[in-house]
Amino acid sequence: MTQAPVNVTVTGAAGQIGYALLFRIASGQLLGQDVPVKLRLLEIPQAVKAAEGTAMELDDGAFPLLSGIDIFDDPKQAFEGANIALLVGARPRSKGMERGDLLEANGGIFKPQGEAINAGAADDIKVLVVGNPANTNALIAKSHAPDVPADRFTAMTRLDHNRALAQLSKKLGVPVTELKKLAIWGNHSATQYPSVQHAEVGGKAVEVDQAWLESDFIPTVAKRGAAIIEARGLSSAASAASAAIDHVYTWVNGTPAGDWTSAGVVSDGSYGVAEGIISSFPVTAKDGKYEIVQGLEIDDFSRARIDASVAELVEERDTVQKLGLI
Ligand SMILES: NC(=O)C1=CN([C@@H]2O[C@H](COP(=O)(O)OP(=O)(O)OC[C@H]3O[C@@H](n4cnc5c(N)ncnc54)[C@H](O)[C@@H]3O)[C@@H](O)[C@H]2O)C=CC1
Ligand SMILES: O=C([O-])CC(=O)C(=O)O
Repeated sequence: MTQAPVNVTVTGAAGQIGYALLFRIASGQLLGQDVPVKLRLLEIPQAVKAAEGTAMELDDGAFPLLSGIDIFDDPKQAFEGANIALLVGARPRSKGMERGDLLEANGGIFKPQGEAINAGAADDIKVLVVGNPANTNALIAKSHAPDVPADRFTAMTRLDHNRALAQLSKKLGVPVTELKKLAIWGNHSATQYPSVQHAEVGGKAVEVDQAWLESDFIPTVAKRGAAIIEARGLSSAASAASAAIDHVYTWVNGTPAGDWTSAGVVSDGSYGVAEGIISSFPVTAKDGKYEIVQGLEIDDFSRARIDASVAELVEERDTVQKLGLI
């Protein structure tokens, strides 16, 4: 092991996604089997003890690539020197809470975390926001980190992408490895648009009937989070952790030739998506950068779906703007 450890900060470390995620990071699946990692865990004071318990278990894994674990309840310390930041901890929606209340409560988390990233993270910092509402939380964090290039802030829609792959693979009876060029557009919410418009199976265009797309595929993918909560009594955790691993691994190591993935990235106005919001797009990754796939034709059905989800993101942006959070 010659390389210096990569500092990975994980917020919400004592939560259920944290519990699934940390062991996979420690085992080398986030960055690769030759990259040592140092974990910096951030929790709220009441959950620090639980995070210490998870750290004890991480120690007990005797992971060869895990070179240290530090636990903090102060964002400034937790993000000091961070190369990768996984912002998982967020305020869940509680009974009677409106969307605006949730955005406001999360502003209290993602504003100071953005400031802490700005103040102390490493120059090559890459941020993935998982905590919901992920796209707008990422926008809040980014707004408070003016010295960090905007393209370092991303939001997770890889879980939606993986869900779409799984549903299409079942429908067509082919392994997921045969499927290429699926895309998630818009918000990580029920308005998201999982698109098969450019999808390929075994190198040929995917052909599925429109009724199945509209009444089965799209709602199944877009409402999968709620279906998991209904079945499990808890929200998706292992699949969310798995998608976070995929998102960062792809960001660092690139997408394979002839394919793309999906991620929430800062819009540059491509495809008429309001500039500056963090929206999901089909993206490729190369040399440690996610880039929006350019030049795709967008049919009328896709146009309407993309516009609807982007309208929701614009509304969220306007709400946090009014609240003075961005
Ligand atoms: N983008 C996506 O695809 C998905 C996003 N999620 C979201 O991920 C988030 C986490 O989910 P779970 O782990 O299941 O929740 P959880 O409630 O089990 O854990 C959240 C943890 O965050 C901690 N936390 C709260 N405020 C914090 C702060 N200011 N700093 C550091 N830690 C803080 C809590 O103490 C708790 O331990 C939720 O917002 C959930 O909705 C979940 C699944 C998929
Ligand atoms: O739906 C939820 O609350 C959790 C989530 O984001 C998902 O599973 O996609």
